[in-house]
Amino acid sequence: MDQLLIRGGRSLQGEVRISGAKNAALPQLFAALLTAEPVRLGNVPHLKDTQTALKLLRSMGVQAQQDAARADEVLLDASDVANPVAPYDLVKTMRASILALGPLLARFGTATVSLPGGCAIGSRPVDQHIKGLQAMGAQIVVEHGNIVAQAPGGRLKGARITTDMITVTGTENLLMAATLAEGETVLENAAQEPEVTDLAEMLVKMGAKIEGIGTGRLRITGVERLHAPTGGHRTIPDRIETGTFLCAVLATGGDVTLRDTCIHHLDALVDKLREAGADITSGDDWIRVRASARPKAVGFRTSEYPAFPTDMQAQFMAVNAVAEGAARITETIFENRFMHVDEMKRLGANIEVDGHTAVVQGVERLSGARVMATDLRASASLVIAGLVAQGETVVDRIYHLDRGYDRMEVKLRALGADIERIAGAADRGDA
Ligand SMILES: CC(=O)N[C@H]1[C@@H](OP(=O)(O)OP(=O)(O)OC[C@H]2O[C@@H](n3ccc(=O)[nH]c3=O)[C@H](O)[C@@H]2O)O[C@H](CO)[C@@H](O)[C@@H]1O
Ligand SMILES: C=C(OP(=O)(O)O)C(=O)O
Repeated sequence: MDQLLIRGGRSLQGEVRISGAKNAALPQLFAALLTAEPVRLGNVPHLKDTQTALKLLRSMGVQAQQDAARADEVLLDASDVANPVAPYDLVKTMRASILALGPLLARFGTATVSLPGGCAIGSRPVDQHIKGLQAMGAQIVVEHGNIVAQAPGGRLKGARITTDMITVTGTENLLMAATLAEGETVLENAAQEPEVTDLAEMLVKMGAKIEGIGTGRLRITGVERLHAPTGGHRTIPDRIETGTFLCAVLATGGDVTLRDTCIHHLDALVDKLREAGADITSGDDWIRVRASARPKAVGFRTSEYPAFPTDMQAQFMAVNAVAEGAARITETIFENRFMHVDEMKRLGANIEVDGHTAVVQGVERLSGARVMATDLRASASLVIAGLVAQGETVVDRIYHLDRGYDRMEVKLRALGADIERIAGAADRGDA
């Protein structure tokens, strides 16, 4: 398993290009299942997760090609899907495989998708996806670990659906399903994350009829068929990769310009970064962050968009770990998203967890150690902590990081960090 070796203590300087958003590209790749016409997607990030999605789509019979010259462009042809099945071996490596369920059922009237299990950040059920599709007439049984779904007569029916909580992939699955259903669907309590909006905009380019995009109520009038997105579609920049680099600069100090990104998707985070002492300026597609002093500790509470994203909680905790003062962090989205705390403590952080709240007392310095990544954003937070720690930090199990960051160590090295990947090193183990 690969590891990252970081020698901390350097500030970050220069420019970095932000990749397309993982959480927007994944539903968009699965949206290609909704049409028999070839779909061209641009700004698709190079990630383990996007490769897994392509592997899954190919296993169903989708022709998926990556442009050799423009590697972030993908062409998907779902005109001949012989096997509408998402098997466990792929679903277990990527929960977002559940996004195949809505499109398959809507277009083919049948789908078998392995039930994702729990994961490091909590139990993460998909009951709302299932309940919503049942409201649209689907007959669903869970057997042998699979969600087996059929639409009677081959077509879903529009329905009014109010999910019990706001769910991002749940909204995306039901939105995709509704585009081809008979009649009108209203999704109440819909997620308003920029990735949901980007998916909706792509679906509109494919001929879907959707009102209320960007709001908590989506009204979809089903159509008989969808076509390729007119003019293609380009995935929005990754706001979480952007936020991760912003936190890294605030923690290490420095002056970095992030290119091909969008500050407007990050208002809640940027307010907190400024409160912590970052000097942030921006233009249409760039953000510049300068930090010269030790950050000030800043408390926050994660919540649905547009509030502070849970996917930035761990990285901002790394900033607080070396900040002046103390801060309270409350995680409201996932039941178990503090797995990075014990690893940060190995680096010398002073953090106490009580239920869904962590109190971080900033320390003047962290000291490098061997730590283990437990999930995607936990990995990113340990990289940030390693960049400020004195001496060497080794982050084990970075396959989690590779799921959602495009060559993070290459991008950090270009900014002056002393960081390298050690291929195939022995694992620290679970003991
Ligand atoms: C691929 C993708 O886009 N992943 C993002 C998506 O995950 P994902 O879509 O899985 O997260 P959800 O928005 O669905 O989860 C929100 C909460 O609802 C619960 N829930 C959700 C669905 C359901 O059927 N039943 C249920 O109980 C979850 O356990 C969680 O506590 O949104 C999360 C919250 O912003 C982000 O952290 C993930 O990065
Ligand atoms: C939790 C995340 O992703 P996923 O839903 O794919 O596990 C994430 O991107 O931080």
